[in-house]
Amino acid sequence: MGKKRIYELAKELNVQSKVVIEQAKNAGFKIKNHMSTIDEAQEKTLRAAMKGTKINTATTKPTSAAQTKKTDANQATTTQAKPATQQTTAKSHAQHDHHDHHEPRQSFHQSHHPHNGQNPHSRNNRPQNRNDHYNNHNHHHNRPRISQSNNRVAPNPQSRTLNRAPVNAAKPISSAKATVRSNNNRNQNNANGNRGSRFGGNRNHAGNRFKGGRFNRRRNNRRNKRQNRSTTPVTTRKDRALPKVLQYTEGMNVQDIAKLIHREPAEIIKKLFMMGVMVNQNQSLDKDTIELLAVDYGIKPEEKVEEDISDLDKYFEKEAANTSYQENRSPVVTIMGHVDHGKTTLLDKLRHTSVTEGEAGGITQAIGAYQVHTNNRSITFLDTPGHAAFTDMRARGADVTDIIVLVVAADDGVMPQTVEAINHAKAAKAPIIVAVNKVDKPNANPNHVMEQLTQYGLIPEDWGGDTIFVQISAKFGKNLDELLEMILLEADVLELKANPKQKGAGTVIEARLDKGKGAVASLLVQQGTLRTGDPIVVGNTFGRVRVMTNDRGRRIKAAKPSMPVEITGLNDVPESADKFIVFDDEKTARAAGEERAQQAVLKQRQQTKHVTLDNLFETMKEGKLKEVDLIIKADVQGSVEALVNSLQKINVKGVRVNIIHEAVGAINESDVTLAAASNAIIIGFNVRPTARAKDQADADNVDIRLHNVIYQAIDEVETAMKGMLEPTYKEKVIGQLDVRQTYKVSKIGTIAGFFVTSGLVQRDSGVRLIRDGIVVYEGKIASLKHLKDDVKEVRQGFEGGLVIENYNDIKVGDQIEVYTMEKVPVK
Ligand SMILES: Nc1nc2c(ncn2[C@@H]2O[C@H](COP(=O)(O)OP(=O)(O)OP(=O)(O)O)[C@@H](O)[C@H]2O)c(=O)[nH]1
Repeated sequence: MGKKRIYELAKELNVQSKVVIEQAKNAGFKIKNHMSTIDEAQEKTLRAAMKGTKINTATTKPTSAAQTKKTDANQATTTQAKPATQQTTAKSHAQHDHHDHHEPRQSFHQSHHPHNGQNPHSRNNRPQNRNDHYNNHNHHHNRPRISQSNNRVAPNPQSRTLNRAPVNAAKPISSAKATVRSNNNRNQNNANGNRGSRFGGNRNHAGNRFKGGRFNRRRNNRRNKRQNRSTTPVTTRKDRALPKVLQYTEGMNVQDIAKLIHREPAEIIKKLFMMGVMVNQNQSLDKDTIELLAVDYGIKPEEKVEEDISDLDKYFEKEAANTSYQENRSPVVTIMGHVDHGKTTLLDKLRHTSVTEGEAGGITQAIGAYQVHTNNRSITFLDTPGHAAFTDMRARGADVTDIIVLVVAADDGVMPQTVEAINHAKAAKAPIIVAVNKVDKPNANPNHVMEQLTQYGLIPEDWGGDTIFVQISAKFGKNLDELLEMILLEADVLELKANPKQKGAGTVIEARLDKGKGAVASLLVQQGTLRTGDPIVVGNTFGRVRVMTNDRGRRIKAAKPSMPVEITGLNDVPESADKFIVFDDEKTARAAGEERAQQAVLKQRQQTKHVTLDNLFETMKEGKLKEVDLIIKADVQGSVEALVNSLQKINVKGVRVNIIHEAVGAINESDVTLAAASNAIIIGFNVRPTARAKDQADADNVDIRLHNVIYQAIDEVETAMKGMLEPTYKEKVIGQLDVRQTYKVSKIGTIAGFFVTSGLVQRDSGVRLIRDGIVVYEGKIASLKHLKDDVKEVRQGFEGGLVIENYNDIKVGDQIEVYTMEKVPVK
């Protein structure tokens, strides 16, 4: 015998852990809780001590009850009508045999009175029997399950008359419930609130007895009704075998666990109770308790770490990293090459050669990828040739290609896009197989192609390199078998593997909206097996795989890694390169999908560059805008109408003003929200935005233009539409200078000695040199001095010297106009 935990000993002794703890403490052992361990000697001591208390069960039970009462005093409900002692009795007889309800309530209470423990009351016989039964029951507490279910089948009329409780007020369980119930009345209410729980009903039944029976009959009836309803399904739960592993998350409650291990919540509560943990079925349990419970059931506890269900990438990586079981999978191939070198011809030819005659009809099915079967193996070809699609996919994080077939026409040689393709392949670290095409042509020069490619590091094996070259004629189907063989060879080298036994995961190749079928997505399965009916999240969409077809247009039930399939059943159209993951249940899939969609909207909202009058022309030029959406707010209805009419008359080719909302009043948050959602500009006439609307407009990048002259408002929109919106910076003349002297200094140039006739001149001002009323030069100040010092500004009435940047032709008598560029404030 090794070290034992308190709860284990308690279990063996058929007493509560608390009782053992109490004894242990009395014996002076250092014991914290039911998890504390005791050595053999301590165990012996405790056993002996406990034996003493158990010699006469009938009499000792109340003792332990009394102890329990002591320790549980604060837990015991005080709201019950019966004296505390009686409650304690009920508690102590938690595991009491339920046959009690055969007895009249009166005698029950009497019999359970904790008459001082040592001097049994004359009516002790019954309790004693009960306790015996109780002990017996607990001793084999797994066994009586059979008798419970029997009891359920054979109704006990007495119990029915008593409380109208269904007979499945199965005995040991109901007693256990009673214990917990009477220990914690609040919990009881919780449990009762629990939908159709047989447990709740039973508990109530038992608890009621202890509380005096007449207690709230109406509620009982209601509960009993529920109880009856739930009888059948609950019965089946018990018949199921315990699982080997309990995947739990901290905070699960008894109900959750009950479902997972196919046991009654009552049974679990009882077990927990035996360990000294008193909970109702809705209270969340900590990690230790759950693990303890699992171990007690002989189930291996395994904590399921909660993951961000919407983070598909993380999930995807995890699945990819799961290499516990692996099978070979087919290679996924992309064909690349220069324009007209024969990519499409090759793809078509491969596809047709692979399709047997009977399947010819299915060829029309284009799902973005297809499989070629050769020598009992298959190769998946992505149907979109060219590096643009390939790079797009990669840019979006979808590295689906294992091998690249580079098509180079033997009559044309290496061309710009050939080089691009090589670079893309290298960037993706995907091996290249060169297909030298069109070798049937009279002017074909495959050797030249091979020579050219050596410059890019693609050296044929014959020449000491490691690149596979196959000379083919896509058009005439020459050497295509060899090409396929080489692809498989390369695949072998790559040791492409995946685990078909896990949940399906992969990438969207294409997606579209079909009038009849709704959202249709072509998926490439990369991990696991995708099955019809699977709850799935695809990009920002979710659903269930309703119909799944393969590249031949055939309906299939399951798709393994590297298989391209087309599915329906999604709530929306995902985007190509989106990832998909199969979820355990539809509810989680929906939650994840919705969460992702919401995140996407938020992200998009952050990124959307709203139209402002400043970028209107640009946006229009990009062809993104055919209408300028406006929201008009004005002080009076007359202004609203005047503005709307005038704005609608603006005639700019190719664009039209679209007033999406017009109203009298201040610009409010709802206007801003509308503008943000529809990419509109808000025009305010004699009105201002509310503070919150202004904040929101700033946050959402919504352009608000305020005016108090109608034609200015119209002008502004029109100018903007014509792409001639005035710069937001406006020149402001701030000073006038007279040039009174000039000095020529080598290296510096001409210094103008000036006098400020009005305003001022600043170091960073713009200057305009005016001679005889004509602007002869406009530029910047290179240096500004007052006396001998560099200064920032010289004000009216003072003299100074300045040098104009890159300009020396300054003459006495010239005037200098000083200006700054000021941001035009939004009126
Ligand atoms: N003689 C000969 N002609 C071929 C061969 N392969 C392709 N062609 C022809 O070359 C032309 C271009 O072929 P495509 O398959 O359209 O070339 P591609 O690379 O897909 O071209 P893009 O889609 O424009 O990038 C077509 O007229 C084909 O019939 C071949 O092996 N031999």
